Amino acid sequence: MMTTHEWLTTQATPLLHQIQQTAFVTGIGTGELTQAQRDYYVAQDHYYIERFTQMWQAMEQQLPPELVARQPKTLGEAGAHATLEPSAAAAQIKPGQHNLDYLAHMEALIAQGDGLTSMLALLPCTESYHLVAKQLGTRVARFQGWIDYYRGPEYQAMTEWCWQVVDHLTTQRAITQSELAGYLRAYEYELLFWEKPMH
Ligand SMILES: Cc1ncc(CO)c(N)n1
Repeated sequence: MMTTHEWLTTQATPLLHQIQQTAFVTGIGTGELTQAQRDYYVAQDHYYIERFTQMWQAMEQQLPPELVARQPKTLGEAGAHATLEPSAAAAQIKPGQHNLDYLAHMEALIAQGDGLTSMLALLPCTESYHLVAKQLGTRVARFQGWIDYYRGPEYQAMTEWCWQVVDHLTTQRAITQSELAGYLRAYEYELLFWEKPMH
């Protein structure tokens, strides 16, 4: 039988495939990304991660402490950004509307105060990066450090912890239609996040 998180992933598969085919993601694999594209992405993601970290902490408050206690540690994503070799120009780039909209989407769901709702809002972030990096695999590309961070054991353990939380909480109650919609909407924002640096 399929676990809940496996079922969720099947719902997101078309969007995940689109993400994997974006020019930015394939460019990480081939090493072909311009300085301007990498600067734009890193600037957006730097801003994103700062606000995401706050949301993550809010979500932890909503989860059973025994689940939170099992959460593995990760190194943080600054190292992954550094391997994309941003220039000083990145510091001048303002957060884009797609980025602000994505963050507002997650913040609105977290404000509802339910741990499962919140985890489903944040899951596309964690899970999609791991699945993207796993698919890129070992290319010994210029940006291999980025790939290795998100496919590596620590980030994988974090992703698996998220899946365990979803599978555990859904033994208590089913995922609602609006939670599924919130999860898929976050995936759409993930896709947009990859498309924007190429425009
Ligand atoms: C937009 C975005 N989604 C997911 C991750 C993974 O943490 C990230 N760094 N940025």
